[in-house]
Amino acid sequence: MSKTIVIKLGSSTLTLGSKHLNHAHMLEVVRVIAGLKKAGYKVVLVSSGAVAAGRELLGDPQLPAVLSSKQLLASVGQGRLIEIWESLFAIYDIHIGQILLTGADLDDRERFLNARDTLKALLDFNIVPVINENDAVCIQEIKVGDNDNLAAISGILAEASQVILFTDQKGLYTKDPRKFKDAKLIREVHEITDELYELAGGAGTSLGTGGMATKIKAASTALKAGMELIIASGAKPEIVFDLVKGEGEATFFKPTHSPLMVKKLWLSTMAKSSGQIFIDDGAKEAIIKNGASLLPSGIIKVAGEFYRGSIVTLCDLSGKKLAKGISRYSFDEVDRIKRKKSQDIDAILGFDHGAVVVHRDDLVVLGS
Ligand SMILES: Nc1ncnc2c1ncn2[C@@H]1O[C@H](COP(=O)(O)OP(=O)(O)O)[C@@H](O)[C@H]1O
Ligand SMILES: N[C@@H](CCC(=O)OP(=O)(O)O)C(=O)O
Repeated sequence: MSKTIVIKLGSSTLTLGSKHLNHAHMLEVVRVIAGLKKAGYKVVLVSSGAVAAGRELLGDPQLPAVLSSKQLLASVGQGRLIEIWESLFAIYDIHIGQILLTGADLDDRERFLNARDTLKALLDFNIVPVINENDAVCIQEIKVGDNDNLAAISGILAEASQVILFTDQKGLYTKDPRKFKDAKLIREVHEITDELYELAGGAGTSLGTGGMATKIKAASTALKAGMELIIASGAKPEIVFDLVKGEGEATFFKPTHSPLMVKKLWLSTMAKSSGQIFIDDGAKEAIIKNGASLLPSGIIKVAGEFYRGSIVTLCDLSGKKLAKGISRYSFDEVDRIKRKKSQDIDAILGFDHGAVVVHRDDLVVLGS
């Protein structure tokens, strides 16, 4: 089976540090993708640059620092961006398909599966999907927020084996290399720790979003999915031919655990929770250590309005989020059966959807 690779180009790579999209450099990327396709790989392109393209088209306008300005620029720029990609890929007789996503397309399971089907259909037809966040309609609440995480999610949707984040640095350094000359490149990471996040400073340019922090978060999602994530410099895109072999100067985040099933990946990284179930220490231990289901007896209280089939977050009494899962009972039903034995559910509610409130198959421990 051919391998699928996600390549994400940050604004910094698309502009090469200027205020304008660098068409010659974009063509270099296209040439490399054509080479990968020739070698049998399927490629998904996650392309930032809508805001940069909008800014360029409108002649770098002075706009107020509000979300609608960014939406305006993205709305103007996205069409231009995709037009450039289309004409460059056409040189190599490659068709592209645009997919614009928001968080709302991913936190709903139906829409998530729809996006997955579209992506799969494009790849099956040998078309290169070009993905970006639908910034023009994105309000804060429904944003994925940055294209690094969108790339990791696209990798899950496309069942990719590698996600390559091209940026303006060779990878993750021990500190921000723009500010510290003695910063050292980290070559390999196997585990995402809090200390790793502490190394990450903010974005390098005014067009970039998130800097290294969003890339580390994306790596954590990729590792859960069993995908390798690589942060590399996009200055010479042909480095890709080394990266796919595990070679080249870059930061490689390597998965060490077996991947979570797609349903659990969706639950842990995308699904929007409708309420909380607070559980006691016994239930916490059973779920985290033994991978058990949540029984009514371990439930102390509920918050929020959720229904049978809704996503809920399981928390300890301090409010720490422990796990996410699909509830088999509604919030008012859980409230009535909390602290009770499973055998008594029928007598209390007058019906029974089974002994557990959240089944282990529908539950994922956060941070796992
Ligand atoms: N520890 C670090 N290692 C590497 N780069 C870092 C680090 N901390 C902060 N950065 C900054 O992150 C920037 C890349 O992120 P960003 O500007 O969001 O790029 P992109 O547009 O490619 O996503 C770099 O230019 C660098 O200044
Ligand atoms: N969706 C936005 C880019 C968001 C983003 O994550 O930017 P970057 O950090 O440059 O990859 C755009 O097209 O301009």
